[in-house]
Amino acid sequence: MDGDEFDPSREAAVARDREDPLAALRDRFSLPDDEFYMDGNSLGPLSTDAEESLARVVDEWRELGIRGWTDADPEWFDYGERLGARLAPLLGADDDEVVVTNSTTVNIHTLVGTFLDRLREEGGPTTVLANDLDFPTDHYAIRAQLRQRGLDPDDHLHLVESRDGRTVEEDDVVAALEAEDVGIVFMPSVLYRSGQLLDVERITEAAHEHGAYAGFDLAHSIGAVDHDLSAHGVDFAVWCTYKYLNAGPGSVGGLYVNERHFGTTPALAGWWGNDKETQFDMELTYTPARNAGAWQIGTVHVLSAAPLDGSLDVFAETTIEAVREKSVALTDALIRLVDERLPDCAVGTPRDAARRGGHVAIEHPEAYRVSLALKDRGVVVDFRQPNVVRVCPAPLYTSHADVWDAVEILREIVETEAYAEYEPRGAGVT
Ligand SMILES: Cc1ncc(COP(=O)(O)O)c(C=O)c1O
Ligand SMILES: Nc1c(O)cccc1C(=O)C[C@H](N)C(=O)O
Repeated sequence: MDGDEFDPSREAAVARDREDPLAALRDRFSLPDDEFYMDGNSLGPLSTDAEESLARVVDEWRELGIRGWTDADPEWFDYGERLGARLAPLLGADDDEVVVTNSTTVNIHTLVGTFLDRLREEGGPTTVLANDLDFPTDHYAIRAQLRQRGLDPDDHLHLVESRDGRTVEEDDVVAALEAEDVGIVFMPSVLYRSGQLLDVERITEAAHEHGAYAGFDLAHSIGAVDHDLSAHGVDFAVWCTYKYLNAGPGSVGGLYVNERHFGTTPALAGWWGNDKETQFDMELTYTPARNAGAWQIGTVHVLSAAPLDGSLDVFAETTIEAVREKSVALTDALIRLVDERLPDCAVGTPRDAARRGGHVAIEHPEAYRVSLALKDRGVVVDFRQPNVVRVCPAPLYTSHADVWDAVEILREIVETEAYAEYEPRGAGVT
């Protein structure tokens, strides 16, 4: 955040909204008038486009039955590949390098497994480099894939350690690559708690310089950050579609595989990853598709993919660059307002916009009870251990005035200690 003048007034926020080219897109979302929905980094809201797309598939199911696979509009059979092609521009990828399929966790399983198998074939090091601030499911999947190959996860999963408990230094990733034989670097593009955005290009370049594959979990960046996966030479990536892509709870996951790896046999095989031309020949011989579609496993999740088809119509009205520009402006304003008006809170997210995704980690000793008080006052956020309130001003449906008002509500809670009315966090509470 450079030292340029920032007017912290609400009038200035309203003026920024008048200049917002994305402002009209808010009307596509079902958002209660008395709420500030700032939890899109966990689950994005319903759009009329997503609702209509889901309703269309239900109608096709009713009217076409089995014929929907080939006669629905669009046909269900290649839904995964078609939606992958629609997502490609958000990722800087070629159409056939992207497919929507499985879930984030399953996609980590199959892709880490695939590249562990490749490393074994190549006689490479079967060590995976991750970090100690990762989202748990990533480690559960990587450790399982190592165990299934008879590799002790405690020996083969190495972690770059955070220096501050909030962020990971790319220098430390590079140092780990220099210090040990690594086969796969698997990192989040954006850290789920602090919202730090890692330098995907630099990490990929360093991985390749040391003979390692580079994979990324884009759960917290796709739909909010403009990626350039193919140009940066990323080997593979995974994501969910229920956050900034607003495809709904449990919606279908997605994955990217760089075209130089087409023809590699996926670790988790299934008939939906078979070459589409011969899939219904019902041969017992598995012939993987020669594109990212090969990493599909079972039948495409039509009902959980349909909302994504609609949601991407909203993205089609703008560009990911414009979405990113507004996201940065909103998180920048949020951080400045917290700095200005909330002396008792800390910001755990990097102030440098180039190192920040779409949400901000606001730290307070009573963060859990503060998050409850915020939600009771219509500011929908979430809490993450140990002391973080995550606030996500998602650019498609959040205004600068929303950010200003939400900070004002937070200020009142913190200054009056209104959070004290709430029970402390019990065990197992999300
Ligand atoms: C970085 C990251 N990976 C994966 C997941 C979840 O994986 P799945 O979509 O398989 O539940 C999350 C949370 O939604 C996450 O933050
Ligand atoms: N991904 C989630 C889900 O499927 C259900 C409920 C909550 C969530 C989450 O917010 C987890 C998310 N990855 C996180 O950043 O904490």
